[in-house]
Amino acid sequence: MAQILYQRLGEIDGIRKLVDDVVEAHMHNPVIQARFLPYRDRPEDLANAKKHLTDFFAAGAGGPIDYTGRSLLDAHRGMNISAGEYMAATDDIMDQLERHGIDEETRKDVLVIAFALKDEIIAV
Ligand code: HEM
Repeated sequence: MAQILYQRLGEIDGIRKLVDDVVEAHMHNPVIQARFLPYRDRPEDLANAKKHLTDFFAAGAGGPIDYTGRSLLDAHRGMNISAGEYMAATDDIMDQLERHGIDEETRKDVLVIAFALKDEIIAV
């Protein structure tokens, strides 16, 4: 039987490693690094945001995980994120999926999900 997305992403350990590398990539991405670099000085907030990101992706991918973070709308409200910033963040996600050896069909599945969430993130 085909594996569900959660399994194809390497379950909770694989998703946690992906989130670590995606956040690191955001900190090096000139388009969005200003949003993320301040978290280097707030390790507790960074750990908390990473845990929420991991649980969000794990739950959204069908894993047996409860997401206890804010709604996407509440998390990004007032940040005034542009379409270009959203694209930059999505590029980082796609790059890291490839680097982690995630197959193309799975990468496309994640892209479709990310696209479906854009109205809860851009200019909210
Ligand atoms: C597909 C795109 C995205 C997804 C799925 C996503 C998802 C999330 C999630 C689940 C959280 C955690 C919420 C919480 O801790 O309660 C979060 C936090 C955050 N996101 Fe996003 N996000 C996306 C795009 C972006 C973009 C484009 C930016 C800025 C350029 C951004 C900036 C942030 C920041 C700064 C936080 C931390 C907020 C805080 O705890 O103070 N996100 N995001």
